[in-house]
Amino acid sequence: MVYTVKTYNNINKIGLRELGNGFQIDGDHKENPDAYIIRSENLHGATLPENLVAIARAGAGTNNIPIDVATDQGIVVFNTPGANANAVKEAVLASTLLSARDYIGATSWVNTLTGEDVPEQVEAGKKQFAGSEIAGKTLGVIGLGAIGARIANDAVRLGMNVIGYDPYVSVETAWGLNRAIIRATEIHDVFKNSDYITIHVPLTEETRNTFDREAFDLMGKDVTVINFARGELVDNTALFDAIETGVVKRYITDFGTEDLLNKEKITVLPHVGGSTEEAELNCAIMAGQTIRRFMETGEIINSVNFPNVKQTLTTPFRITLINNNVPNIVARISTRVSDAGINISNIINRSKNDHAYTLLDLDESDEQKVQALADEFNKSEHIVKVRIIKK
Ligand SMILES: NC(=O)C1=CN([C@@H]2O[C@H](COP(=O)(O)OP(=O)(O)OC[C@H]3O[C@@H](n4cnc5c(N)ncnc54)[C@H](O)[C@@H]3O)[C@@H](O)[C@H]2O)C=CC1
Ligand SMILES: O=C(O)CCC(=O)C(=O)O
Repeated sequence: MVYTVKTYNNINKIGLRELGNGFQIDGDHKENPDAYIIRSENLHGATLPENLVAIARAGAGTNNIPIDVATDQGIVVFNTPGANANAVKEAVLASTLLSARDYIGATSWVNTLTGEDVPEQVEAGKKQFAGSEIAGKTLGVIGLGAIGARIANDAVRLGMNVIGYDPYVSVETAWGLNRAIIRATEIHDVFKNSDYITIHVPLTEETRNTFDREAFDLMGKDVTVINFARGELVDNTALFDAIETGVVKRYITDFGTEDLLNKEKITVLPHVGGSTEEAELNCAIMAGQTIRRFMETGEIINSVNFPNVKQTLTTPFRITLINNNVPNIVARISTRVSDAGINISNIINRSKNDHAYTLLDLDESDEQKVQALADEFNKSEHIVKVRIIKK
């Protein structure tokens, strides 16, 4: 069995080798593949093809994928948690230092100088670029996931006071946080007490416009706001007023929109936080491994719309179902299998919200019988997607 994958946005080729020989990448089937591996391509409004069963986001943010549409079509969406976190951490630490010291302005100024007395001009003019140090200043970190936790820990090592806010922080991450990090129970505490604020949350309806007029009103003066998460987390109109009134000293973002460009106190980068060789390789490796595992075994790891399901395949065939999460569905599925005269060796059913994923390991080596059962499932109410996996 050869599976087909369509890639978008320059996925690292070495990482894609993780798919192995059982996959055809961007070949003849690319209009109707089994899986996508993508980065920032916007899939909202796009038709998701009939055969598509999986989308792997080689990266963290999945707001470019219509998760609800994919879920309703029985498509499992994955991401690669933490695979590009170190790259973003380094970009944010660099941004913090860039705001503390006007290195960009300073090098631009030096390049305007001419004449044999450049060294003298440098010494005379350098006072305009005296900055401040980050040690002893307070960094607020909103979102203590893979990126935020790394930044918070490193900022402590650089001598900063750190306040972290994340009402949903995972137990694993919480264990790894430096004990010097103050945990804010209200986001307001971050706005009120920070010299630098960096945000690392997914874009959701809850997080959209986290930096709104109310947030800026709570801040002191000369605060640096760093946004390598998503542009829509900041209300730009409120930001411009906060810059005007001296509340925000500098806004550094990875997400450009026309209104942000060519403004003295705004630094815009072209969405390069995760663009390092290492991060692109890590993301492609993890995406490749995830897709391979899902296609070849049906196991789900790191999905954003379905629960994790791990079970070694020991029987000749496995049927995987994506079904609506309705009462009695497991009993109805089991009855259909026994009506087909097939024994279930193992069944797993895990739900998330309105949908569930079911693994049926079948004690049956007759492929035609298994195919007939899958055809029955395909016709059944509440069954959205059916796959047969052969050991
Ligand atoms: N600029 C770039 O190239 C990149 C940008 N990103 C963006 O950064 C975001 C975060 O990435 P990771 O840290 O890897 O994700 P993650 O999933 O490891 O961490 C996100 C954290 O945000 C927390 N969170 C969720 N809602 C929150 C809320 N309302 N208030 C406070 N915390 C909340 C979660 O509990 C979690 O700990 C991604 O969703 C993506 O949008 C990620 C990688 C690269
Ligand atoms: O793929 C990229 O370069 C963007 C990374 C990103 O924004 C993410 O991982 O959420």
